[in-house]
Amino acid sequence: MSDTQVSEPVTDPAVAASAKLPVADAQAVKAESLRLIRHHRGGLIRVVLLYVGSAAAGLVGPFILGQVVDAVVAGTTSGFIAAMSLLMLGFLVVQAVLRKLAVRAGMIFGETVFAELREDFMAQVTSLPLSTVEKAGTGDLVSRTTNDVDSVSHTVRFGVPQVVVSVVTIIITLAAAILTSPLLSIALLVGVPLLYPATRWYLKRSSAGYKAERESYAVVNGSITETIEGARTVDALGLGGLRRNRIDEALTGSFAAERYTLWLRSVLFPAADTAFWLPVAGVLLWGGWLASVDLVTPGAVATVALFAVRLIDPVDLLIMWTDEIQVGAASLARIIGIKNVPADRTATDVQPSSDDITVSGARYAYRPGHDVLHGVDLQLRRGERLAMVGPSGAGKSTLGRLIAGIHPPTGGSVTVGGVPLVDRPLDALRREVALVTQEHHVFVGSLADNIRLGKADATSTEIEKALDDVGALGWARALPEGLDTEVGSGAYEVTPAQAQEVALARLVLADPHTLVLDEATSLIDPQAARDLERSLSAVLEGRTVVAIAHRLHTAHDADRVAVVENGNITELGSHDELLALGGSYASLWRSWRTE
Ligand SMILES: Nc1ncnc2c1ncn2[C@@H]1O[C@H](COP(=O)(O)OP(=O)(O)OP(=O)(O)O)[C@@H](O)[C@H]1O
Repeated sequence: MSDTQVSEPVTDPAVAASAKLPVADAQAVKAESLRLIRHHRGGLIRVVLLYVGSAAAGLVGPFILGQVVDAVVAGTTSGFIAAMSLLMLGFLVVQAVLRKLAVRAGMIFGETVFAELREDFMAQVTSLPLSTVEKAGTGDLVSRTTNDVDSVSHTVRFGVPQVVVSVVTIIITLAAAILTSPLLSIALLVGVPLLYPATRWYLKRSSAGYKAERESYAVVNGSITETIEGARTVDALGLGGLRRNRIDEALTGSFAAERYTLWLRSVLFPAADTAFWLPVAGVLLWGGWLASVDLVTPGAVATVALFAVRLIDPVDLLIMWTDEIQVGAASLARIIGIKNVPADRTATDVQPSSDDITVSGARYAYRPGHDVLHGVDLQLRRGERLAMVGPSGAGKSTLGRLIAGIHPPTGGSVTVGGVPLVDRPLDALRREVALVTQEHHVFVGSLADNIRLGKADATSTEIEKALDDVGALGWARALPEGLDTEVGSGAYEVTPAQAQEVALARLVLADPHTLVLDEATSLIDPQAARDLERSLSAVLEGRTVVAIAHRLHTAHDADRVAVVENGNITELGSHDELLALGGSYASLWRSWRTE
């Protein structure tokens, strides 16, 4: 046990840290733990029975030793002592075999429970609403999927079996001591007045302390990953000092949180260490006196004193694991807290009657009470190209995300063939409408696997055709291992333009009837933009397209133009119609032409 002494920190970091994603409360953690235990009851019973057998076999040693002491006091033969020694040896072997089986069963139990927990967690994380993931930032989620999962894994794999073995050993040892001599066993309790309040004091504070510790790791993770992800911006704007300060602040918070829990341990551990040896001394003193007045035999004193020594390890393990289990429980609260994120949609199996997308009375608020769309109506015509124009912050991207089914509207509806987009199962929805942004992530894996994300069962011929459609087959084949080349972070780095073509090839495979383009070509150089536009027009062919236009020539070429102002569509018609109307679009167009 650690005996590091530190002074009480000034602030309780439990109050200082806060999580963005929900954290489950103690009751939910208890309910989830009980559910897991019930679900894996068979495995747990096997572990307990094997440990009971092993602990019982281990107690025979001190009992026989007591018998030998009494026999020696009464006068015995060396044959008796040899027989008893052989018997003890036999039970030691039984104990070792049962213990090995118990450890194995415990490991299997831990791995099975943890596998279920991890699978559930991954399923929940991957189906979190996109808006929640965007709001929460990467740090918290990354910390939950790494630190917290590691900590729960450690607790479930090692902690639960250790707690089981400790509890079983303590109960059986106490029972055996009472059977040997109830009067003598009273001395086993002398450590309790010290151990009980110290443990209680500790447990009252440790849960919040460990929770804050975990949360502070999330803050550290967040500040570091943000700095790495934005390294170019940090460098370009000379934000190094600011970022260093932010990381320093996060580390200071984490240091305070760790210092707090260390302080808790530094109070508990010395108290516990003292409390362990008190019963041994108590049994010897109390037993010595009882034996001197013939109330117990010297053999019984020897047996119970040995039992008192045998209690030290399991009680120590139990306290140590109570400590670790607090850490595990804090992590489990953060893992199952993900379940408390309300779903932003419930899929139904109602089939759309057509490919027509209708927006009626759609409202949207990122924060309750602050609508950024105020009852938008729009009927998309099949196969048309509609350009959305308007001032910055007017709500074009938000409307685009509603039309792509990314966000459910907070009022009104957005439907495909009469069915709300958000009622469609996600995999079906992505074959109907897709959002194309300038963010094109290339995942670690082969190029072919990256394209296959658009359609899981695509054949190699389909993948090659998709690449060919977007004009990317040439460079893809020229890669060191062709389409099997590993790409993504740490592997072959494709250029931003190639990454966009990969994204477009995915779209070709997914084959949605409607596309929402948001700033798809604005960040790359003009030559690359022209190449991409060629690829894009192949992808757009035959589909309904909503383009959020930043350059007015997109609007000029579109079938219809929607002018978005202050969260509403204020003008809707062809380029010529809107020019003739002489409203906002006409003045935008005139000012753009004269620039
Ligand atoms: N994730 C978000 N959280 C909170 N508010 C947001 C978020 N995204 C956008 N907004 C707000 O919603 C409003 C509409 O933004 P939106 O991005 O839809 O406008 P836009 O017309 O696409 O602008 P731009 O052309 O600059 O992209 C703005 O006031 C913006 O500040």
